[in-house]
Amino acid sequence: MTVAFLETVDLTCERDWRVLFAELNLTVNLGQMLQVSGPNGSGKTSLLRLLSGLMQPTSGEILYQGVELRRQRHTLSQNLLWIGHAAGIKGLLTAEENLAWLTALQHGANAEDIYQALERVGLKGFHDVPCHTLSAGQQRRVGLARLHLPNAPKLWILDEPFTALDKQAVADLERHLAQHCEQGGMVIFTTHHELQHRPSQFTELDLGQRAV
Ligand SMILES: Nc1ncnc2c1ncn2[C@@H]1O[C@H](COP(=O)(O)OP(=O)(O)OP(=O)(O)O)[C@@H](O)[C@H]1O
Repeated sequence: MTVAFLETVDLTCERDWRVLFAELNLTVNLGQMLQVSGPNGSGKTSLLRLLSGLMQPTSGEILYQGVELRRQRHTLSQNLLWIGHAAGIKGLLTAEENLAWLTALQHGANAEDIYQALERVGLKGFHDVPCHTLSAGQQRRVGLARLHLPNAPKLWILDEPFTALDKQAVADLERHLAQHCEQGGMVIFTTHHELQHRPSQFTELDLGQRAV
């Protein structure tokens, strides 16, 4: 029997005495894109934080390559790229410095890789300015440039990655996420917008349909 890369078993999440979802069973395998959708407050961010090991479930289990996630924290931290719904960068650092420290504990990145990644997200010439001087969409792009670095982890968990991006950047990011999956990576993400580019292995989980 093949073991799923990531699996939830009867996963239940309660916050502020309210059950957001109960007994959720899902699997994510190599090459798969999972879109978590649902209305505001339905628990999308909470689910992504659980899958990233940033929160503990109320009950149930998360298995990472067949082993309970809390026993796999180190392996997961090396194989997961998490981007929350804020840009996730330091305003006083430059784009280049942000990418250098964001990757330092994982795969690392050299200066040339960082320039190229920033160029891929349309930030050529902005590598050496403090990020607080960039627009919201540009700051978002700095965080997302991590998705263009070589040796990026296989599993990407992204909370509202399209926020603040213009139309062209949204289309480029959609294609990049789909391509990552087609090359054997995995993407779990939330968005309120309708995707135009999907990989062959695409599934959607609507937490609104599962409201308890
Ligand atoms: N820091 C927190 N402390 C306590 N309860 C929280 C916290 N964050 C969220 N919640 C509760 O969890 C519920 C789900 O929040 P969550 O952010 O997971 O929803 P969401 O589906 O991602 O919403 P949105 O579409 O607005 O981003 C909220 O309605 C709130 O009651």
